[in-house]
Amino acid sequence: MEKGKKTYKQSQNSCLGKRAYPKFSHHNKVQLPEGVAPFTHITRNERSGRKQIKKKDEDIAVCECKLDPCKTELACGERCLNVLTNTECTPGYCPCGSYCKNQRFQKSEYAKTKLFKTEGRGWGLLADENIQAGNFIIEYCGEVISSEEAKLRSHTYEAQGLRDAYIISLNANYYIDATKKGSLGRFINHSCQPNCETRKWTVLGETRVGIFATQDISVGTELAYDYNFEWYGGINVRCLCGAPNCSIFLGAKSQGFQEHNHVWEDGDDRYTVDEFPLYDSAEDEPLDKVKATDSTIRETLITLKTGDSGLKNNSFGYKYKSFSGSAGARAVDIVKSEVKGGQNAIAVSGPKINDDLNNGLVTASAKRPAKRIPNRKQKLSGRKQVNGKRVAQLFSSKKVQDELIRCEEERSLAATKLESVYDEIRPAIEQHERDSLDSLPTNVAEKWIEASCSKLKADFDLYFAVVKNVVCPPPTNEPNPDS
Ligand SMILES: C[S@@+](CC[C@H](N)C(=O)[O-])C[C@H]1O[C@@H](n2cnc3c(N)ncnc32)[C@H](O)[C@@H]1O
Repeated sequence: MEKGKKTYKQSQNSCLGKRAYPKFSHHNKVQLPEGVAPFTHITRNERSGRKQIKKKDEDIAVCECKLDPCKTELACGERCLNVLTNTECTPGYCPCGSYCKNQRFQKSEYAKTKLFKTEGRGWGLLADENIQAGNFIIEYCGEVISSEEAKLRSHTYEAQGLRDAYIISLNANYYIDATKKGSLGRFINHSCQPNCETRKWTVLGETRVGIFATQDISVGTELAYDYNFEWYGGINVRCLCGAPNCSIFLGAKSQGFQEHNHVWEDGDDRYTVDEFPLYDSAEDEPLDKVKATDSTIRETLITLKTGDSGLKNNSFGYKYKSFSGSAGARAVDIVKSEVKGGQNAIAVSGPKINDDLNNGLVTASAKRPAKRIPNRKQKLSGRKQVNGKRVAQLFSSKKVQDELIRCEEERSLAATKLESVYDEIRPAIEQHERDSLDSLPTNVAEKWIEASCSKLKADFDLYFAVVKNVVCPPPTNEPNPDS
C-alpha cells in the first residue's frame, strides 16, 4: 500500500461523466413508527469536545486500485488493499476518485431496513430488501465515551428504569452509547443464531463499527447479531431469541456483563428468572444460583473470584446486607438493591470495590482485563523484586558478590530507562487512546519493546547469576583480594 500519495487527478475518459461528492448530513431525518421512544438520529459518531483528527499525508493509506473507466462499478472492490484491511479510502487520495466504492461509512451507504415491533424484545430492525452475505448493512452510531463514562451512564440508565441497553464497546477504552443519539443500528436485537455481525473499520483514522450480513438475508427477515463481546451494561436480560443454542442471557460473555451486577424485574419475561443459573462469563463456571424470593428485595449470593485486583483471598461470598470474607471484606461495600413492585425503577445493586483497591469501579467479576501500557508504571514500581545487592551479601565469595552487585546495577539502570521511556511515550499512548485507535505507532511500540526487553534481560542475568552461584559455587580457595 502506498503511503503519502498526493491527490489523484482523474484521467479524462469518455466512459466517465462528471461527478461531485454528495454532501451528507450527519443528522438525517428518519421516519419513526409511532411508539418508538424519541432519540436523535445521527449517521456519524459524536465525540464530545474532540475535533476530527486530520491525518498527515504520509499516514493516509492509499490503495493501488486502477480505475477501469468502463467498469466503474468495480472501483475499490473486494481486492482493494484498503478493503482487505478494513480501512475506508480517503476522498481526494483514492486512485478511483469519486467512483471509489470503499467509502460506505462515510457516505452512509446503508441497506434498506425497517423498524418493526417484536414480541417481547421491544423494537427490532428487519431487512427491507434482499441483502447479500458480506454486505454492509448499517453503522452502529452513537456518542463515543470513555469506559468510566460508560459505567456511569449505564448505572444512571438503570436507575432511570431504561430497559433497553444501547452501549457497545468500541475498543478497550471506549464505548459507543446510542441511547440518546444513534443510527437505526441501535434497534438491531441480539440472537444466539445471528444473521449479521459487527465489524470494526478504520474511517479517516477513526475506528467505527458497522453491521454486516454474515449470510444472505431475504427481505422481511429480522436482522440480529450476537451481542457477546460488544454489549455493555444494562441489567441482565433473559434472551428471547428462541435459538436452540440460546445462551440464556444477553451478552453473557461480554466484558460489560462480567463487570456488572444485575437484578431482574417482575412482570416482564425478559427479567423473570426462575431457576436459571448465572454463569461467570470470565471462566464459564456456574456460580451460585440467583434467587428471587421477595418482590421488593432480592437476595443474591454470588461468589466473587479475585484476579489481580489486589485482594489476597481468592474468593468470598456475600449477600445483600451481609457478607463473609476476610481480606476482601474490608473493601467491599454492599449496595442495596430495591426493585419497586409494579414500577420499572431499579436501583443498581452490587458489590462496590473501594477506590484504593479498584479505582472505585463497580464490578461483579474481579477478573480484570489485561493491563495496557499506561498502567505499566504502577505495576513496575509496585512489584516485589529480588534485590541483587542484598542477595550478594548471602554469598561469602567476593567474586560472586561483585558479580551480583554488577547485575543489580545493570538491572536498576534498565528499570530507570524503562520508566523514562514510559514517560516519553505516554503522551503518544494517551493520544491514541483518546482517538480510539487500537494500535500504537510503530516507533512508540518499538521503543517500549526495546526498553522492556533490556529490563527483562537484566532481570534474567541477575537471576541466572544467583542460580548459577548456588548450583555451582566457585571454589572456596579463591585468593582473598584484600590480603
Ligand atoms: C440495542 S437495543 C435493541 C433495540 C430494542 N429492542 C429497542 O426496542 O430499542 C438492546 C435491547 O433490546 C432488548 N433485546 C435485544 N435482543 C433481545 C433478545 N434476544 N431477547 C430479549 N431482549 C432483547 C434488550 O432489552 C436489550 O437491552
